[in-house]
Amino acid sequence: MSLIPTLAETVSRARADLRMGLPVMIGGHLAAAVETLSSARLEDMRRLGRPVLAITQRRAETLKARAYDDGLARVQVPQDADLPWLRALADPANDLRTPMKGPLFTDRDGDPTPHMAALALAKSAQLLPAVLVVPAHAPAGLTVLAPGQVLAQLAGEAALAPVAAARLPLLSAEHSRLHIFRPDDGAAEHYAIEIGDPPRDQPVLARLHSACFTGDVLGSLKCDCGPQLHAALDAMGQAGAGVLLYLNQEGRGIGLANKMRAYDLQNQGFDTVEANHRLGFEDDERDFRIGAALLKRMGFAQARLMTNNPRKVAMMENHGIEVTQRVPLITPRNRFNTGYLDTKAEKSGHLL
Ligand SMILES: Nc1nc2c(ncn2[C@@H]2O[C@H](COP(=O)(O)OP(=O)(O)OP(=O)(O)O)[C@@H](O)[C@H]2O)c(=O)[nH]1
Ligand SMILES: [Zn+2]
Repeated sequence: MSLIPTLAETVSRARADLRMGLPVMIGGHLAAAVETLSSARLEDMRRLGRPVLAITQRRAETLKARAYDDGLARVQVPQDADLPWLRALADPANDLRTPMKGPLFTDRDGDPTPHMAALALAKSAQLLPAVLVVPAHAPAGLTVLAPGQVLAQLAGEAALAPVAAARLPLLSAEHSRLHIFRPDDGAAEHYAIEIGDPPRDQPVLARLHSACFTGDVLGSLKCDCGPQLHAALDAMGQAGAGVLLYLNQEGRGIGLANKMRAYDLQNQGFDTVEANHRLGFEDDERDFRIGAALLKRMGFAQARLMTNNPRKVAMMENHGIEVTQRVPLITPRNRFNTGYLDTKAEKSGHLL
């Protein structure tokens, strides 16, 4: 029956539910993102069973909570814990001002897969990875999923379909086209800027650019994204051909709201990697398979990739695009971005 939602559609719906503050049912458990949970819903969930707060191992390390499962800690929620208590565990903004939240006790027994699936879903919704989980029967109207299904769907690769394309003269190159691609999993669209008419049977000068609202649009001095974007387009314009993929993976995949949380932590003295970890994220949550898939979709098999990030080269090679050359993309330093660039070189292996 084609009118019944597919797994991809149900997961997409669940993502939207969490963002709105609505719990979803995962493997016989109610799961609600702490970031969007209301106190009324917290009370109702608490009445149904024993609540556990699922956080990532990264966040657990900062909170000194034991993580017994791979990448996950299941924190026991005390009887008197209220919404501010949950929020303080979810959000590191006030960690330094109010360091003592514990002692925190964590679960070791029982099946952790509903909690793992709930965290993966919160991350994919670009919410803080902190989810209240309560064993319960499904109240009517909530989205219902099996944990294995959620994990498999989120680990899978979305199919990207071309939606629209048009000629778009640019300052860097008058002969350019903008292509829009839409994934079939309800996630963000991605763009390809095709400069000139790059021959499909030769290595294309290519750049995988991850969205950076602050750098690309506002001209932020904290990172190198804006200058890199324009340097790449200029180089393609000068070469007469190239493809810049503009991937909507703001903040290395954590979303703009979380990136601003990370910036706030950076203002408290943490570097870009530490800030991501304190929020409960990995250093880099991007899915680089999308870049390879888009280039293949556009008919390319080989690229001269403009990047300083060896991981991008490796990911392209592992997903069917041969990188015949890595073209460095070095942009000027200033007093606001120099620490960020040093951290990228020291901790993320960038060749700067
Ligand atoms: N989480 C987080 N994301 C950031 C920070 N600064 C910049 N970003 C994001 O980092 C991404 C930068 O991506 P890219 O420039 O494509 O990638 P890169 O890994 O630096 O590699 P190359 O530029 O290709 O060498 C963008 O999505 C930015 O929004 C930060 O401090 N924290
Ligand atoms: Zn940036």
